[in-house]
Amino acid sequence: MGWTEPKNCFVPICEIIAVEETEFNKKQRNIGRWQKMAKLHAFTVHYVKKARNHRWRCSDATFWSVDEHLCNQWTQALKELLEMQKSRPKQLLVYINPYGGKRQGKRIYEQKVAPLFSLASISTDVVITEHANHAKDNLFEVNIYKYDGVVCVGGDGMFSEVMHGLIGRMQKDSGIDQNNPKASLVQCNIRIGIIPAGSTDCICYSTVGISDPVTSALHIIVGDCQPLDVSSVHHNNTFLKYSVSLLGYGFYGDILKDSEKKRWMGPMRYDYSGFKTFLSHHYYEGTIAYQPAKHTHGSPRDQESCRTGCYICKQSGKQLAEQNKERGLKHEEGEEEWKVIKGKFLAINAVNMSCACPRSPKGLSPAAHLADGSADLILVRKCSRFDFLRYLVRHTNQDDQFDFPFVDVYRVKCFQFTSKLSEDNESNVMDIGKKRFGQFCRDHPACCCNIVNSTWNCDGETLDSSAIEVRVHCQLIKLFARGIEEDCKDEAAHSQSSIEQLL
Ligand SMILES: CCCCCCCCCCCCC/C=C/[C@@H](O)[C@H](CO)NC(=O)CCCCCCCCCCCCCCC
Ligand SMILES: Nc1ncnc2c1ncn2[C@@H]1O[C@H](COP(=O)(O)OP(=O)(O)OP(=O)(O)O)[C@@H](O)[C@H]1O
Ligand SMILES: [Ca+2]
Repeated sequence: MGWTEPKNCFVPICEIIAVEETEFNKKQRNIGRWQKMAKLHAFTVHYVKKARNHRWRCSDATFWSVDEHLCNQWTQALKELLEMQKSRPKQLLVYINPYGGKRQGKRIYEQKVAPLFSLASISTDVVITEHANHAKDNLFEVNIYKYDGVVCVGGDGMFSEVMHGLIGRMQKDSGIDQNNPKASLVQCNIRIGIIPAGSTDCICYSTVGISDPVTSALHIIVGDCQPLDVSSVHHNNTFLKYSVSLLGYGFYGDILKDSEKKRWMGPMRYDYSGFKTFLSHHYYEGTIAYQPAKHTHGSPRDQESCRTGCYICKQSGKQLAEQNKERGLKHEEGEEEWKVIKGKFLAINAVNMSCACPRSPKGLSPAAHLADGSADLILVRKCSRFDFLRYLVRHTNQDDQFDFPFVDVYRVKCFQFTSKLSEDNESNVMDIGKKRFGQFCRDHPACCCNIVNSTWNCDGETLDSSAIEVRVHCQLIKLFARGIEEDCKDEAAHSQSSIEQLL
């Protein structure tokens, strides 16, 4: 038996995309005397080829022989091995936001993703959304249990819709009241796939290591599974939203509020609003109370990051399984101590994952874990514009962004926030004059004092309430991903030799 390029290649079965009988293309390779002797039979193996920076591509090798029976035996055996890969999806529900990011969602899906799904014999039901919340509402109506996964083509906002639809549907079907902030939520085992076509694509980048539609499609095809922590956000016993990436008050809340008016600018709107918000330099007064995450061994100041097969996340997974087994013995949150911090903050950020994205490849909290049941709470206190700029710049280089006297970071399992304004409101000290003054300050770009509230940015959507109660639910959902893979030695060697060539 012979084969086409590559000459030597090791491919694990789990990274084979498909095997198909092929017509041997004589132009493919000069096969010399074989060609003259007999008719050739061939089959092609399509497989995942790992390129640099966590990018995956579909490659293929064609094997040929004069022996038809031998060819059939190989094809059959490989197909049987693929059938045994039980974690691979067979039927997917796909939602495409045609207006996310640079409005390329539909084209990306049709040209790059659909052909791969069809090669891997995955059948799909595709819905092109017609309005915001279309996907979320639809997930309450369809028979979700017939699908092996739900795929969203769009940005973080589109992912958020699908996640709300799936988690909400699971709780509804299990009779769990989402308005109860202490409720033990039911895990969602229907995996979510993200085909990135948005403006930030932070969830995709932080779970795969790159925002690339083909890479994500291949992770879906091979049936990867990455559990993910989800935070629930409540106000006065009313459910507001779930969050998986950033819950940000102050800087990121203000950027989002301003950027929503500039949607027509596309992804650029964040840079424009970011610059504007940086210049406005508003700080906000409030109180944060949190419970430290004592169950997990990691710290936000760790040098190691969460990677494929992460030990810390695995340990949290085991603890969760034990807790679920012995629900009655679970220690109550109320028994543990609350830490309280009052202050004036430029930004309050709670992240369930690193929040790495192309703008900041290491993210807001580089050592945060995808599935450890905790969030990193980052408090940036009032400081000069120059210091705040130094802090921001460190998100883009190798320096430690937590190594500033005005920045604190804690690993937490729940927290509450109340702004000074709502505290005052509750004690009825706010009068009309103060309200007017608030308006005046907001309209005055040179004034940094703050009588008005900021808004919470919850995974790219604004929340209506500034006073919130947040709780991390360990591994509530699952993605078609495997976390970020360690850089393989070959890649390192490759870049080394490229550098040597340059020198
Ligand atoms: C000097 C350069 C400093 C650059 C600092 C870059 C830090 C970037 C950190 C990005 C963190 C993204 C977190 C992800 C949040 C998502 O759930 C959410 C939904 O997609 N996205 C946003 O809210 C969208 C958030 C978009 C944030 C954009 C921030 C741009 C800041 C620009 C500041 C300019 C200062 C220039 C001073 C001369
Ligand atoms: N057909 C539609 N028309 C208008 N809005 C939609 C439609 N489909 C979905 N949406 C809404 O658009 C919002 C933004 O979409 P998406 O997240 O895909 O892109 P983005 O905002 O550019 O990216 P990112 O969230 O990464 O910043 C989502 O919150 C979603 O609810
Ligand atoms: Ca986490």
